[in-house]
Amino acid sequence: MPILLGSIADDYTGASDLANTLTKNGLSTVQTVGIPDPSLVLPDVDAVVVSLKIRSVAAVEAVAAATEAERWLRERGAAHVLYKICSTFDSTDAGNIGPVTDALRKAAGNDVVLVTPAFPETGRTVYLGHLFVGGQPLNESPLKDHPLNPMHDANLVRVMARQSRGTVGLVDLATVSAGAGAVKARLEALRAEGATAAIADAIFERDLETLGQVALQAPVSTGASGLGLGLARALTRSGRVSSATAATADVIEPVGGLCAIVSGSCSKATLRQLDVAERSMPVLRLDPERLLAGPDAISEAISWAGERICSSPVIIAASSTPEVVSRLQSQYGREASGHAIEKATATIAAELVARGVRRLVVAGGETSGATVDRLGIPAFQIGPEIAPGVPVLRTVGNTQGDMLLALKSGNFGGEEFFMEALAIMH
Ligand SMILES: Nc1ncnc2c1ncn2[C@@H]1O[C@H](COP(=O)(O)OP(=O)(O)OP(=O)(O)O)[C@@H](O)[C@H]1O
Ligand SMILES: O=C(O)[C@@H](O)C(=O)CO
Repeated sequence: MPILLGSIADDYTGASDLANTLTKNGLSTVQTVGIPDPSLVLPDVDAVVVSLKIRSVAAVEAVAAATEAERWLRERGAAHVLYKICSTFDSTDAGNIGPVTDALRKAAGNDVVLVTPAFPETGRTVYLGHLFVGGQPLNESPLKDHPLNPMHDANLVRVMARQSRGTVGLVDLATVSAGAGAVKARLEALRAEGATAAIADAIFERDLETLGQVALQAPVSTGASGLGLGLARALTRSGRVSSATAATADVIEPVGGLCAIVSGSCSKATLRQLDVAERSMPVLRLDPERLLAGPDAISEAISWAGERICSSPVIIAASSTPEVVSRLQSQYGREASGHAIEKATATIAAELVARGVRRLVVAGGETSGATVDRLGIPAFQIGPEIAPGVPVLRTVGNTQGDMLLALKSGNFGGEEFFMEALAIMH
């Protein structure tokens, strides 16, 4: 069966967030890790989300990987491809949202690409091209201290223009509120002016329904789960959705084994969730300096977990406050320290799986990417939602046997997230 909607996600937590939104809005969906090996048997689905780890790599690398994924999705029938970016527009002036959007646009016929990171369910709204995170403009939100891509400008027309080769326009809220016809007319006008991409305002889900309806008529769009919601609802309304979504109860059928949480997320929400979880389960706070110094800290973490994990789920966290992160980065460099810590947390997770962990929660997009790659998991089925944007995932084609995972975006989930995840992944 040809797929109706294809998506390329720039990180793995973002991919599961989108897959969750598509599933909730009526599309049967599978999340693959990279382009699947031809030998992998995927279920018949309406939508495929290809997870890549290209948010923080060099732009040329991101463009090459996304272009290959786009080709794979088109060959399987996807008439529309959504480039799934973070709802907080995580990127730098070097990319990768602009360069990847430019490349996908070129591959699909040079139409104006509609772009919006709005995701009202998690408090991300866009007004006059400015992104708000909860009540704060992006540049005043905790994203200003992000370890890899600190966001210092809330004006996305400007942010996107700095990283794109083309001209970026705006579809404002008044136009979106006037409906699909008005949005199409605005895109026509922008095309005539030579624009290559357009940031679209959206505050409410109805705005995203309008944008999804318009985007679906074009080959490519760029956005977060909110745009996914709009596209899924437009497809469902079109009557083209044929397959039934899998019962989420089947997806979370028990897998047994031990249970652990690994965190490399330094986001404000994760730091709070760790503090709250520490009241009810053992938490090992890794010393980032020692992680960078050599393997001793990793072996100590594994034996610490080994002494406790048979009687309780454990948490192992590299997560630190912005002050500690910036001290470490100024000493070792931003990318080098980030990647070294990702490698360490992924090694710890893999060692725990080798010792019998079958239910694993990972906090942080980059951290999740490194961990899932290290475990060699090829794909996921989507289960019930733990918190907005975070579903339970069941592995497909995993050589270690079936596992349940939750990949939590740094800023997602309430204070009790870790306990809520463990309760569902029993
Ligand atoms: N103590 C630390 N000091 C410096 N860097 C750290 C520390 N702990 C973790 N890191 C690095 O910070 C980065 C955190 O990024 P990650 O994407 O995993 O989390 P996040 O930004 O909170 O999540 P998301 O991208 O989903 O919002 C990773 O590269 C991780 O290795
Ligand atoms: O859109 C979001 O905020 C998340 O899915 C994400 O991509 C964070 O890594």
